[in-house]
Amino acid sequence: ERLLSEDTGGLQLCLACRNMCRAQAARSALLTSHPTARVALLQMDTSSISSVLSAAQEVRLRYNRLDYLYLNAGIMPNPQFDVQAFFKGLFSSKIITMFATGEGILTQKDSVTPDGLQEVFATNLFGHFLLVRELEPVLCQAGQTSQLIWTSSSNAHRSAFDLEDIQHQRGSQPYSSSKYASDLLSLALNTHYNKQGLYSSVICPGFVMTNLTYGILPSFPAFLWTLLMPVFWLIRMFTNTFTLMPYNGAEALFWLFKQKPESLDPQAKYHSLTSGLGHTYTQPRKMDIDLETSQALYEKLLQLESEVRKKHKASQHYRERQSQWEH
Ligand SMILES: NC(=O)C1=CN([C@@H]2O[C@H](COP(=O)(O)OP(=O)(O)OC[C@H]3O[C@@H](n4cnc5c(N)ncnc54)[C@H](OP(=O)(O)O)[C@@H]3O)[C@@H](O)[C@H]2O)C=CC1
Ligand SMILES: CC(C)CCC[C@@H](C)[C@H]1CC[C@H]2C3=C(CC[C@]12C)[C@@]1(C)CCC(=O)[C@@H](C)[C@@H]1CC3
Repeated sequence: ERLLSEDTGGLQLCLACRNMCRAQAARSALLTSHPTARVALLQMDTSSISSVLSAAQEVRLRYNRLDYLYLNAGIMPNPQFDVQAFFKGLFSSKIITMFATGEGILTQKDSVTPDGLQEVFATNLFGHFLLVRELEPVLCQAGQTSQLIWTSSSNAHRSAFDLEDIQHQRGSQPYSSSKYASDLLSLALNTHYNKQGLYSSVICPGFVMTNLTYGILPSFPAFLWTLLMPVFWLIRMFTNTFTLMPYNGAEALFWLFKQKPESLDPQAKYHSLTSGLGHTYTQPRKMDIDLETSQALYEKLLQLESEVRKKHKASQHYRERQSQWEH
């Protein structure tokens, strides 16, 4: 919506979504406010290897070049809100950090995808990684620059991430782990792809009222969240991370669109922030990441990529043989 509002006519959007009914609804909404906009749709489920591979193939057929790739799909399944820790946090010196990052009050229950990957890792990180690798030919074009823009989070914490357990099979904070991994991966992608004109950045939209946040307190009906808005506006006086509206949360995504990628800091996270008086802006903040760990994660992801590709080829081959046999 924000990109189209600034568009002078050259923009072509492609919305890659898992649910085509929702995708159609999003497209119709965009066309209502921007009737001449060019908005295409593409089916893609980032948690599924075969879906990502076929969507990427379709993109390569449709487009010669991609200038921007927004890697935004994300889940926080079965969130458990620790009420006790929340009230303890309310009366501690960590109260601002707790509201800004959700640190210490949220855990999640993860599951395994049909591909045998942890669902949060597959959806939030690995599917996007595979997509980037598949789209290399349209992202890395001679004489052009392209940008990858990851929606990370201030909930990304080094303490939730373990290089020996990159899928977070053993812990209870898969969301935080996947977001920390995306911060590391973005840095590694810059190391490997900048010379080919591909740049990567991460943003945090702040705390935004969306389906993801409504899911944190499922017993809370939507209108109660609306009733809490005055409380949230009050909290915003103390932490500018309460962007609340999707329009504000998209600020850093939009700001990055207008920047020269060469001028961006690969070790910074770009935060959408809203002041107590409702002014929204973008601010870079140094991430708690290092080159060595980012490189180690990159190598592990390449290894996993080669394993899943082999498995995928084998099951494709098996399905083909089976259908030949049936005929
Ligand atoms: N809301 C917040 O306060 C914050 C959000 N974020 C991040 O922002 C991003 C957007 O989340 P938000 O808008 O808040 O939450 P929503 O749940 O509203 O949106 C998430 C989007 O991701 C899509 N998605 C989820 N899983 C898949 C999948 N397997 N394949 C394809 N698409 C998928 C959803 O599709 P569908 O419509 O089909 O469900 C939906 O469009 C996420 O990465 C989230 O982690 C970061 C910090 C704070
Ligand atoms: C009911 C109470 C009066 C208020 C409850 C507030 C909490 C549910 C929120 C306070 C800070 C929020 C927060 C997130 C979720 C909801 C809160 C814990 C996130 C963890 C959502 C996902 C993210 O990526 C983070 C950046 C958010 C940080 C703040």
